[in-house]
Amino acid sequence: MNQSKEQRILNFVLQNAVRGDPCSVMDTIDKYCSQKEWAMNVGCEKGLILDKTVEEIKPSVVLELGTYCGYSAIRIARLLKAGARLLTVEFNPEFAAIAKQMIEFAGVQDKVNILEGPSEEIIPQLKKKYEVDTLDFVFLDHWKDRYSPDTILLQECNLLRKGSVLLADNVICPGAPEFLKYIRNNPSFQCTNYPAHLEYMEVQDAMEKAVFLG
Ligand SMILES: Nc1ncnc2c1ncn2[C@@H]1O[C@H](/C=C/CNC(=O)c2cc([N+](=O)[O-])cc(O)c2O)[C@@H](O)[C@H]1O
Ligand SMILES: [Mg+2]
Repeated sequence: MNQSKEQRILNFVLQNAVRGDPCSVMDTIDKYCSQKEWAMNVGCEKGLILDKTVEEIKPSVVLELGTYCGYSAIRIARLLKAGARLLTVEFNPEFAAIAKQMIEFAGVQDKVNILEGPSEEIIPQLKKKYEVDTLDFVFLDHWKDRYSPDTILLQECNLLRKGSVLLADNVICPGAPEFLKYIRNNPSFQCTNYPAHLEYMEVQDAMEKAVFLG
């Protein structure tokens, strides 16, 4: 049975990156995906926007929706302070297994907990099963039509507090029009748009930051 693209990306990292070095893993994934096979990692340009957001917030508890191969989980986890943790949600078992190996190779596994299952099931479990009080930062990068229902669900589950920050990838390409309409018309959120390029492409994309006002 021939390998999946995600397995090929992992193999390229295992053979070419430096074990225990998160930046080396990120750079190696970016190299493979820009030169050999495109893949939907947030990439280095939008990754810098993600980095700056994490460094600004200095979050203790982070939720990521859509782990995929673990690129952004590694990107976020490498910046987390001692004791801070990232919960990342992925419902595709093959991708979760790839991401687990990628995160372990990068050496950030102590800060990351991969929660396997659909976000709509996991989010309501965060308080009781995963001992979350409120979330300091949420990175949305899963199916784009899930962004607004999951943002509503986060509020219904009382997981956001005054100052909680959401950062959504791909609000231009592939686009998340329903999410933008929802979040920009909601007085409980203060929104900022960050234009960028789609990962590894000369195509316009953008990230949207939304601060919950309580
Ligand atoms: N409800 C849910 N619960 C848990 N995991 C879920 C989920 N919905 C999706 N996922 C997982 O999140 C990832 C999907 C990402 C969609 N991104 C994309 O479709 C995407 C596409 C392009 N693109 O086409 O240019 C560029 C990008 O940066 C993109 O993020 C996959 O790993 C998928 O298994
Ligand atoms: Mg994305």
